Amino acid sequence: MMAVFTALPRSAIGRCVHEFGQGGVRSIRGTVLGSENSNFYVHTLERRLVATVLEASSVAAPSFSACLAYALCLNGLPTPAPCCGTNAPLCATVGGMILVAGANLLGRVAILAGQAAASRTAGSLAVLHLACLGCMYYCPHIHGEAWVRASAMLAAAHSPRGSQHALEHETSLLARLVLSPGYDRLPRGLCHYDLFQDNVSLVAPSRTARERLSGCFDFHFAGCGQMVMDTAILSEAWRSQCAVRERWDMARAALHAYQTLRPLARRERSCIIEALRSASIRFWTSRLCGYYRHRVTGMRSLHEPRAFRPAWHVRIARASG
Ligand SMILES: Nc1ncnc2c1ncn2[C@@H]1O[C@H](COP(=O)(O)OP(=O)(O)OP(=O)(O)O)[C@@H](O)[C@H]1O
Ligand SMILES: N[C@@H](CCO)C(=O)O
Repeated sequence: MMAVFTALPRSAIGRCVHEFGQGGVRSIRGTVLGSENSNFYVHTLERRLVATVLEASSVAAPSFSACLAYALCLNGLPTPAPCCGTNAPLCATVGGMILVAGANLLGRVAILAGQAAASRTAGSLAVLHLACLGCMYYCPHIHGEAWVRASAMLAAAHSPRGSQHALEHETSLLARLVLSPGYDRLPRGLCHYDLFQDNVSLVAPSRTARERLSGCFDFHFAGCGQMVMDTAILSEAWRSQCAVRERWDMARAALHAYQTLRPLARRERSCIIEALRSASIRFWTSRLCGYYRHRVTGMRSLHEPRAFRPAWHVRIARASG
């Protein structure tokens, strides 16, 4: 099973990796996880890398995310610095698409990880926010309110009759928050906007030792915006993955760990419930879109939309076959 949309020939990936000065390729294998881009484990004579072919058409966002990952790595966040080429720093082009590569992090992705991992990840998010507070560079949040509304319309076009109103209703809650007085005055900064379990890696230094965070990655949705929304995205993503009785503890652990480093401002605390609900809507619409898109492309590694479905019933059509 592979999560690869663009099956590049080994020679093409090898050429890019060579351009990055990483030595000859020993093996290439597509990753199992991933829903937006095509990722490959590339082992060269010198290093173990992950190469990502960015499926997005815009050039600005990929180069922003690569620069951000690079800057964060320099600022002490555990994130793999992208490899640099001589002619095209931080990325290479292959078949008209952009390819970035970085170190293959040790350990495993944090799927089914517990509260300790959620806390460490939330701490890293706080470090990210603090490191980027003074950043003057502006890159819009591509999965913001406008994207959620557009995606909800797309998902509604595919979803079973009767679900459209549900989608419209939920996305209008996000619009209401964004348009509410005071939203613009919430503290802003650079945000990851997708720090869920699949984008974090954990490693145990020895068999008996506790796992620690070996790194965070996937800055492809990163952009500028209200930091409380980013915090809510993290909290909601981790909360949704655990058993119902543990959900509240998971969210509380994540928010507590975040606030140990960056306490939320009064304004942020007063809209946290709306922010959490909006985060849930963001994931729900992105997963619904991914679900319908991947049914067409036949991709088998799908994110489950139902984890973020609102409490009332919206039927999601089962993939045929
Ligand atoms: N630097 C890395 N080290 C180890 N594994 C990685 C690394 N980068 C990516 N991966 C693996 O590839 C998978 C997909 O990567 P990534 O999350 O960047 O893809 P994506 O297509 O943007 O997916 P999504 O939006 O669903 O997170 C990860 O879940 C992880 O298993
Ligand atoms: N990481 C997102 C996919 C892109 O928005 C999700 O889990 O739904």
